[in-house]
Amino acid sequence: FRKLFIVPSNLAHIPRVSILSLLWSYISKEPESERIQRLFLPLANESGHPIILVWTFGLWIIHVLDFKIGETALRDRRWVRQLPPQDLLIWRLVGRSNLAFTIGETWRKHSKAVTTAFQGPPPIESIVRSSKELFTVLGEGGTFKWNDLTLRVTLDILGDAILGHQFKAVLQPHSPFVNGYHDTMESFGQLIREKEKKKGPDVISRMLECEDLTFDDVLDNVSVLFVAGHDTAAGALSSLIYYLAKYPTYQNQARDEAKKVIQNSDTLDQEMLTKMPFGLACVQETMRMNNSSNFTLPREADTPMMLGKYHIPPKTMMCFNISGIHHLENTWRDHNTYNPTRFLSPGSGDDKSSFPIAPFGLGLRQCPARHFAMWELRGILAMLLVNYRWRLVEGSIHSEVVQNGFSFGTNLNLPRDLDIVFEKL
Ligand code: HEM
Repeated sequence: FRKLFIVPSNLAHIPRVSILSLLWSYISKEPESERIQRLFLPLANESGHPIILVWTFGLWIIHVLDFKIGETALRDRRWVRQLPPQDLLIWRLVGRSNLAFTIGETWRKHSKAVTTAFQGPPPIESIVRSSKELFTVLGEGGTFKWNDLTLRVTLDILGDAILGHQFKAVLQPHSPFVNGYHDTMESFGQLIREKEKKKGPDVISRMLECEDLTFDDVLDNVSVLFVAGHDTAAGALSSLIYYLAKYPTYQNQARDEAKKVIQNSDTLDQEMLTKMPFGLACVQETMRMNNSSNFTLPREADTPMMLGKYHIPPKTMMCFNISGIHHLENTWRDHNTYNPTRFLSPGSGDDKSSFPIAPFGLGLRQCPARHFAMWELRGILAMLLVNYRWRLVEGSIHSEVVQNGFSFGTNLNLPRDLDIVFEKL
């Protein structure tokens, strides 16, 4: 038992977070993002060590808090992604033959198919349709549990864009589909069978055209896209609307920009979105402040490796700490202040940003749906801006800083109990 807490001698040269502090943090259910701010960042900032060792329930994991070192490592094929243990429930949910939970040649096959499938046009039609359904619920305005609504809107957009199927989670939150995952898996299978007969402009139809994938491969990938893409997008949308509720000046600035571009509050297209750099900056700053994913899944190498100035023995777990990197004091001025204008310097904008942010990871296993997710966030924001004004409810638990739920094991930042007051324009 004592062994669980003893640092392996070949890792003892790496600065480490105190085990006692970590134990207390886990026992008191401190959200991951707060643990990073309170325990990881001081070590990285004060001692200037961007590579730190973290005890995680008996496992020693190296967290990289340096953008360049992390980027180089994530592009290096010798660092191989670790798969979750075989007996986890997640295997039953997503199957074993998909992009997220394979490595090597099998992963390359899935990656090619999924990346190609995501190369279609942005899901603007789904965004507009889902936004309008959301507005039916918001009506003339009132107080709404926004973190719940974001789960429903993002599920609808995923369903529409990935499967070409409208779940209507916003309008019918208690439909059988939304309630049970066994039903869900069955529904996926049926929908894909129908898709084989009648293809549409959705991601799955494009995947079905890929000869390398079997029916089961496609089914597993659909499940993984829902698992990987639902909470992450919903968390980002919750945080985005939260920050603009907390900072009305930025909300008004974003609205002025959106109103100049969108003449009719019912319509939206890709070109309009590209004319809203401030809206994009708000999304980027939201992801810097409270990214849905705190860090990447761990990687391991079979051979000795270097991370910055440190020798890393083979079979050591390493992850890229996204939230840590997004808050480093020597990179970000006033790192705890929400300030979208920092992303407005020349050269920033669609894919030209030279800022060291990596909300979707980096390198070989970077999120394949990153453009999809960005259009989704920018699109819903634009639609909301020209139709509603919003603020935090009086006495909100989020009035000082965003409060994420405890998410040990899922590594996600999902604002909890986020009540927002909407007012129709
Ligand atoms: C704001 C929203 C999102 C964020 C912040 C996000 C973040 C990430 C990150 C950080 C990774 C890399 C994990 C690693 O390197 O270990 C990743 C991978 C992945 N994401 Fe996303 N994601 C988002 C939305 C989505 C959506 C909407 C989908 C699907 C429709 C999706 C599907 C995936 C998949 C399948 C992978 C695994 C790729 C692989 O292993 O090769 N994500 N995402």
